[in-house]
Amino acid sequence: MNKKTIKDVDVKGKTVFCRVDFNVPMQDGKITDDTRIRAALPTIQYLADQGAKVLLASHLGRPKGQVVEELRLTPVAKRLEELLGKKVVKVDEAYGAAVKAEVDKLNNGDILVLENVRFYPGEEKNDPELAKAFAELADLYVNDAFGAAHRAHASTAGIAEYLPSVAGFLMEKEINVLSKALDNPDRPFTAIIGGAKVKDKIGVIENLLERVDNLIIGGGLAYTFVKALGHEIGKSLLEEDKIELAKSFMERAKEKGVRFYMPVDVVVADDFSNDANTKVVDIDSIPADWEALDIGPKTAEIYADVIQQSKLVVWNGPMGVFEMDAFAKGTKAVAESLAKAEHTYTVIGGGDSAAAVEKFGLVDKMNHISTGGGASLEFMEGKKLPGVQILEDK
Ligand SMILES: Nc1ncnc2c1ncn2[C@@H]1O[C@H](COP(=O)(O)OP(=O)(O)OP(=O)(O)O)[C@@H](O)[C@H]1O
Ligand SMILES: O=C(O)[C@H](O)COP(=O)(O)O
Repeated sequence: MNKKTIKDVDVKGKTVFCRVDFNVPMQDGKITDDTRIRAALPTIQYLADQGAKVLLASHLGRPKGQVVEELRLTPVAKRLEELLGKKVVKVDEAYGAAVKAEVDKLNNGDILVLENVRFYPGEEKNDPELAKAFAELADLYVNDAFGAAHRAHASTAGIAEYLPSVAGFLMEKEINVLSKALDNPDRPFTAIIGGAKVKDKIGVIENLLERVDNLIIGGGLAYTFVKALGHEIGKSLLEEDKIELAKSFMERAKEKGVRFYMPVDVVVADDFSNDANTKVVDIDSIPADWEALDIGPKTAEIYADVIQQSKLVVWNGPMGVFEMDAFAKGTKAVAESLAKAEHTYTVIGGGDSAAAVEKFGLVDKMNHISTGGGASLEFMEGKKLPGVQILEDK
């Protein structure tokens, strides 16, 4: 990464406005997965150890510029306190005189969590006044919120106009891993693209077709490709208006010498439900009244072989409706193949693929699981992320 990091500046005695992505899943006021908080610990700990006064800013959910009680960052601050084993101060606002008074009380090494930045309408509008108000609290801006780096908001981008701005360790690691994959991949390089819709993956397929050796397709989006090949797909997901695009992707793959893998068999169901009747059929035999909700065992085996022979695999999007056990086998098989492939560097795009790896208990077996869903997708599309762009060059 050609951006300055916290290692390039002296933080001792400085007040640091550190943007993190503490947008964690919550249920009934409890955090159900604290991965994102843990992922920010190296930066937080380093800043505190170096004698900075650390202000942590994050969004949680989408409160749309209003105070939503359930979206306060109080439980997150508590969890952080447990993980760090040291006191963390939490304030109920994110800027202003009352917050400044609390900041003034901090000693070097102290940590303070600001309130949800999306309680303010100016955050998502990237309002310069709000960005300035955030900046007035601190001497230095650190962006460690890779998961929100695709958003040009006041706390992820605007603030950098008013303070020296550098990356945290998580941001650095995410960018380094993903850039290496795109710009200088170990080969064979395989991308596995699944998920629900072609529409959401157009950019990423386009960009990866220029770079990979193998492209594996799965999930709901596969059936538009299957249809493009002339097979009947019953009630499986279809984006009629993307059939021509799917064809053109397959043609481009051929021209580029990219091996394009699609399901050869699938699990079909007579209902979108875990209790549906199911059977495994070949890809050219999907019954008219049934829908394909997972890849089949023959397909999983082929995909496993490709994974095994790859030096680098990037995976984005599940192979089937993995939330229902009846249709989780294909996604599980891919996750297990990645876990087993000892000579393969595995990068899991955030979002649902990361959730699947978590569900199957294989987190420790992957080389890199991105903390960003939308952010990693946009990065893999080749887009510039505003939250990275605004940081100072080395
Ligand atoms: N064959 C299928 N039919 C219908 N839905 C499917 C099928 N295969 C996968 N899905 C659904 O696709 C959804 C995931 O799609 P999405 O495009 O959101 O994935 P993702 O890119 O991993 O997600 P994120 O945007 O969170 O990163 C899952 O909820 C899954 O149930
Ligand atoms: O969960 C995420 O992908 C990030 O925290 C960004 O959240 P957003 O999609 O609400 O901007």
